[in-house]
Amino acid sequence: MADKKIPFHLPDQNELKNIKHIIMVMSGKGGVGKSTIAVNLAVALSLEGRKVGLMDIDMHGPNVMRMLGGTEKDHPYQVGEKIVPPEVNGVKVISVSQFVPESGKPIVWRGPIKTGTIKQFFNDIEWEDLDYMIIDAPPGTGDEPLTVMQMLKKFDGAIIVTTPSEVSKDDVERAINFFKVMNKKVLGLVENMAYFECPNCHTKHYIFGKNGAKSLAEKYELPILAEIPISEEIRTNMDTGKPAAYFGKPEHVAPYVQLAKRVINEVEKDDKE
Ligand SMILES: Nc1ncnc2c1ncn2[C@@H]1O[C@H](COP(=O)(O)OP(=O)(O)OP(=O)(O)O)[C@@H](O)[C@H]1O
Repeated sequence: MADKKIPFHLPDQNELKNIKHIIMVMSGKGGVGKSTIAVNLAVALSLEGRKVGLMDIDMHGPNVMRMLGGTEKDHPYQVGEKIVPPEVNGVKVISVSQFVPESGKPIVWRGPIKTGTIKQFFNDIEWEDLDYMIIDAPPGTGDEPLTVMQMLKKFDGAIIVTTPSEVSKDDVERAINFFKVMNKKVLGLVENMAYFECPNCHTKHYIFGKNGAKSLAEKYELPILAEIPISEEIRTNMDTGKPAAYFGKPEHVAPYVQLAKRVINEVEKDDKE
């Protein structure tokens, strides 16, 4: 039946009442460390005593489970009509990777399937009470962030991840302007891979350039919420499912604690007692 209408369900905004704050981690460009920041922000907020959910809507590169430390045992399970997310390292997590049969196989989905999946992640997952929902979006300003922005009345803001390089800067401007067009708030920038600190002499090397995020922050009047160094340990932490915000060296934990605290200060300032 060609004319049969597919029902379109917006998430029940009342149901979202049990999610206090929704934040999206975005980047204009791929590979800048967006999932790394999303996972570590979620862990850092949880260490600050908040109940946190993490939703991975990066359909073509869903890496969040591995980075958070999830295994095949950490699978969602069904209760009645709802799906209950597993909790990994203190964070409730849902990712497309939990619903596709084998890792390594490409996820070949067009826009409508992606938007349908995102709606299900909001409608059919039993998130229970959350202080924060962190959404890890794919790079760029495509279907996925657009769907979320159109669906949600409640949205506290985006965190935009950048690196200091000029190429990254161009794409970040696109991401910032995406939220402007959608009339949604940007909480600030996170500069990832901001510098490399020599483990021997402790000199800072600005491998990808310097002040890239600073000039953007000034241009768009946005705060830099954290500067994260590039480090082999952070990469190893994330590859082995030991998030740097908890398992990392103190100097790698610190910027994530700062990020979580700054997000809490900004987002919770209007919360009623
Ligand atoms: N500060 C850092 N120091 C060292 N390695 C890092 C750092 N941040 C991220 N990485 C590593 O860089 C790689 C890419 O990071 P990540 O997957 O978080 O990027 P992304 O922007 O989400 O990528 P994609 O565009 O594919 O979604 C990962 O191997 C990650 O461990």
